[in-house]
Amino acid sequence: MVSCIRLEEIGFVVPTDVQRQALPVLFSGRDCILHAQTGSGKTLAYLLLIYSVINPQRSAVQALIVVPTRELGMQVTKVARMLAPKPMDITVMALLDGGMLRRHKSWLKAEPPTIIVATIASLCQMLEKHIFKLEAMQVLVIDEVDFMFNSSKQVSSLRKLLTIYSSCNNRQTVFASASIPQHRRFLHDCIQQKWTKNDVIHVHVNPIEPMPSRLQHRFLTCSKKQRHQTLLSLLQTDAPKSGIIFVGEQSEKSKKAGNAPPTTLLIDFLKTSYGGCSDILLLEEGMNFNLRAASLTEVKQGGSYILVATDIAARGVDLPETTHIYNFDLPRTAIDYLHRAGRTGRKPFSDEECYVTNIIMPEEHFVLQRYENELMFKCEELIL
Ligand SMILES: Nc1ncnc2c1ncn2[C@@H]1O[C@H](COP(=O)(O)OP(=O)(O)OP(=O)(O)O)[C@@H](O)[C@H]1O
Repeated sequence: MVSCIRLEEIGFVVPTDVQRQALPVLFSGRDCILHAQTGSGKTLAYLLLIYSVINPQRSAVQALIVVPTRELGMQVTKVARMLAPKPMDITVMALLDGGMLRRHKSWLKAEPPTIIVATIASLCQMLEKHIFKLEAMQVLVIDEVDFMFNSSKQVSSLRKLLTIYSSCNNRQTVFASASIPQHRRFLHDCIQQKWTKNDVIHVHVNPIEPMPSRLQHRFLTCSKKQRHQTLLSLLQTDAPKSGIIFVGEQSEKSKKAGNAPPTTLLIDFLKTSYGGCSDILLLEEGMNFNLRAASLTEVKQGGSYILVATDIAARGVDLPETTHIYNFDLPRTAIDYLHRAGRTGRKPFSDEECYVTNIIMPEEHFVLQRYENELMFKCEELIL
């Protein structure tokens, strides 16, 4: 058990609701499904569990955190390293897609880290080659669990990790997300499939309010042709210090036709027409990993930014200064709406107002209404 975690030193003085409710369950050793709003502090809850069980004297992988994207992995690694009590020898390795796996391989063989934060593909590559084993693993966390189980690319590796590379009887398993659709069914599957032990607990914080209540949702209607101009007028009116503009993925048809991606078109438009003082940056799948990292670093350092992003930035990414979210394209599902909206309102004890604004075409009204019903929020019409 590691004592002297540097909580107060890094600004964590009062526990959030999810931390208050989950920590007694986690510390009792029970498997747990952590189900709480975006920005509610689930990361710290599972990291505190990890630091409470690992033995710094032991040289073995004792905790594994699996995340869906490199960006989320880098963020979790940073918080895990910040929490580590200084004189102790606790190492946290980030084993993420786009990383230097060859270097990690030598490191893993020479001196196994105490905690690994991994994306599933990179992790399985190492496990399949027997580079390291999970026999000393005490805690396994799957973050954004619903996303991982929904992704056809990740699900078979995830199942292997949960049942073949390790057994639920020899570890404490924690699943975390702000959205677990059909959670009763999921709980049943966890037990049936032996992803968790039978006495797994579902910690569901604030079930009647899936999104933070201080988010203000708004919409503007315009034709497809007017969308760039509408967004520009909106930005000029809001003058956000820090905001994220979500843009849909480019369709295969548009790619084949050789068109520029909608993100690029939008960035080019804003750079020439928007006079706000913020940096305008891009984050999307097509970029190489170094450029993606550079964008996020710039965003974090600058404090004043407009980030144009695809859904890659919608899950888990923590940019607490973000006060405005713009859905330039409506997300495909209500769950995607919840996670995009959740990139703002991420200061647990603040009552600063945060805005989620949807630019929709007349025929999309009913889609937005469906999201409103499903996620129980009210979207006000905005007239510029
Ligand atoms: N006890 C606390 N006191 C102050 N700030 C906190 C506390 N716990 C967490 N935070 C901060 O709240 C923010 C959101 O936390 P975190 O990233 O863990 O959210 P989350 O619940 O994982 O959200 P998501 O579902 O979107 O991934 C972070 O900036 C984190 O530093």
